[in-house]
Amino acid sequence: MPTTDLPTLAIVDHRAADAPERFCASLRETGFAALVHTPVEPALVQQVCDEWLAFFDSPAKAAYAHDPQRQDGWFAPEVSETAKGHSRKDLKEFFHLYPWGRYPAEVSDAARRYARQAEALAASLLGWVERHSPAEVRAGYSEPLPGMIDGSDQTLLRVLRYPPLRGDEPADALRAAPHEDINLLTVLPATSEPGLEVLGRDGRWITVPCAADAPQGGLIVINTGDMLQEASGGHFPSTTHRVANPTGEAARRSRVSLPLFLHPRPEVRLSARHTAGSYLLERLRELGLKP
Ligand SMILES: O=C(O)CCC(=O)C(=O)O
Ligand SMILES: [Fe+2]
Repeated sequence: MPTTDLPTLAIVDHRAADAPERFCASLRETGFAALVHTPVEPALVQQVCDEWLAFFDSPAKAAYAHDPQRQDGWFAPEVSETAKGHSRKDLKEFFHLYPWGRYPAEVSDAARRYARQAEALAASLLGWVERHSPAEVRAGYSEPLPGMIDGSDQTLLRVLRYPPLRGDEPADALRAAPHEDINLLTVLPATSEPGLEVLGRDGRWITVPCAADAPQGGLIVINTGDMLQEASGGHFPSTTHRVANPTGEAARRSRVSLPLFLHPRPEVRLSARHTAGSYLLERLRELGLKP
């Protein structure tokens, strides 16, 4: 059952013969899709969440303060993002894991293994998107979509922790203010705490299913980022989403989430105006994450 009475997204079984078609239709319609029974192991996702929650609760994280140039490491709540067009910082802290970047000694290699599984899934889903792009859209891709990430070292796993609310947060501060993702596709396993919402075409917020909505299948949410929107000339829209603040009992709990942002090699041409590298730089500056 959906957790609120807002509309929700259809859940697509990754193993079904018509999954590629239904997945791409959902991306096209809402910018989001929800998949169950993917090769990403639910137990591994849970292990990563548990280990990293303990890490965020420990003082050890301070040794990994983020590097503004390289963008890896721990982003404390005080330096966390301010969404484009907003003035309040989000109520979150996070750790950026790149294949070449710092990795805390305090956790196991589970997050690395999860990142590999999520990246493999994303690569195969890009193949679905390529095959379900109309010929005129496909003709605009500078190379086949799965090729754009071949050999890329830009793909990023963000381990995110939204702390319990203390009650003294600024009234207009959200766990994650409305924003669009920068990359091609985002892989986001649904975890136990709800809150993720996507803006529908009619201006209403749509509840993205959370783990409780698909207890068996290891629900994975996928969304389109701005780079795929740019490369497809808007055929696949990158839609606005946010993480709403919980109320009641849930406000006392942390929420951990593990978005993997699939990025092309920097020199890949997305459109006449942008390579992946030039696009990323522009966006990181807007987010206040890069000088
Ligand atoms: O935590 C979530 O569910 C969403 C996170 C998100 O949208 C982001 O980090 O870009
Ligand atoms: Fe996002």
